[in-house]
Amino acid sequence: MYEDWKENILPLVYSAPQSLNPSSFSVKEYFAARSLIASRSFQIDEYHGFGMVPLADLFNHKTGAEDVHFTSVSPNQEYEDDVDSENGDNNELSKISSHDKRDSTCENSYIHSDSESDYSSVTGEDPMMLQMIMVREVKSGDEVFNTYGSLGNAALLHRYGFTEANNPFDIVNIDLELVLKWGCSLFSSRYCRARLSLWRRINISGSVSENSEYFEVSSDGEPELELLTLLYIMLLPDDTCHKLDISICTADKVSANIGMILAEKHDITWSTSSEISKDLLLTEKVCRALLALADIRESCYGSKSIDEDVEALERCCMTERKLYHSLMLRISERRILEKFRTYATAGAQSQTFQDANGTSTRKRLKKH
Ligand SMILES: C[S@@+](CC[C@H](N)C(=O)[O-])C[C@H]1O[C@@H](n2cnc3c(N)ncnc32)[C@H](O)[C@@H]1O
Repeated sequence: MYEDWKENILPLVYSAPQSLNPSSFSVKEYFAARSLIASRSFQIDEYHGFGMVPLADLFNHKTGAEDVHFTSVSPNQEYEDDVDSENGDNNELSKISSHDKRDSTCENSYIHSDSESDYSSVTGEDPMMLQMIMVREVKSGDEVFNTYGSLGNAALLHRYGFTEANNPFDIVNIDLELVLKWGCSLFSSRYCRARLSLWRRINISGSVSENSEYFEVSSDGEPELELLTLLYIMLLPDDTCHKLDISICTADKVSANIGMILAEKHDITWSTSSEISKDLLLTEKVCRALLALADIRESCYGSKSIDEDVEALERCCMTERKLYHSLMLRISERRILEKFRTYATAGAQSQTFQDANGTSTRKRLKKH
């Protein structure tokens, strides 16, 4: 953002210092203006791209419980819908929910567009219209909410400047960098780089955002398969690792290799339609690594405990918006980390139980 300001705003101020007051065009002013626009603009459809739509940005967000719904339609389509209604086939609500599913991945998706009308707007034959539809009864005087999508608190705070209590879409990210920090506390950095590159060669990667690679832990504390696979490979004995390395060089279906190693270890049948299941990767060592990662991630919050954060939130008043929402984000992330620990501890205990009873670790392989 700073680079944008330097490239686009600064030359403007230099070009007309008499008419433009430099203090109104400082980096701070630019950030504030940009935040306001970013939190009120969105991807309209393929044709219109990103933009602001008067009135469509009127409503506040509520997760999974919108009262008002926007959908972009062409006049022709609306006519067809009217005809349907006249024929007694008034399925407006079901039509809306199908739009919901399609657009759940949109950023800033207040508006849910119809693909046919996208096409007609591209051809210029049929200008689009925006429908604002009440999908719930709202009592007079109550606030009317829209939903901006299935967003966790970090995304809500980053894009819109607020958070929600008990948000079911919350996640915690664990950066690849933290995983490597854990790895380097046990092994040499050369070893870690070699294992990381092996992991990449089986066609796996984390999610990427603004040049950093990370893994998500879901709101119920479950880590992504990609993270478990990386830890598993980091902790493989050298001879198994060498075997995996060779099989990657020779096999056709790259993703099958880690599955083959797992199948051999757990004495299960592996077929090309099998999927790697998380519980196969949850060895005791991997579970211990997850617990160590939880500690490293937790240390990012500084010396204050989660209880202290909860007390601070209780004391904080809503007018201290920045403090309130940052505490809410910290607490919701740390609660997920607690569940992440429970997940790892349960995994480790189940391994110890199996080892103590000498039971086979034969486990499920998911089919496609
Ligand atoms: C599209 S606008 C919604 C209308 C908004 N109230 C306004 O003043 O323009 C998005 C902004 O509204 C605020 N907002 C929306 N939903 C909210 C919520 N549930 N809690 C707190 N603030 C919210 C945030 O500041 C967000 O950046």
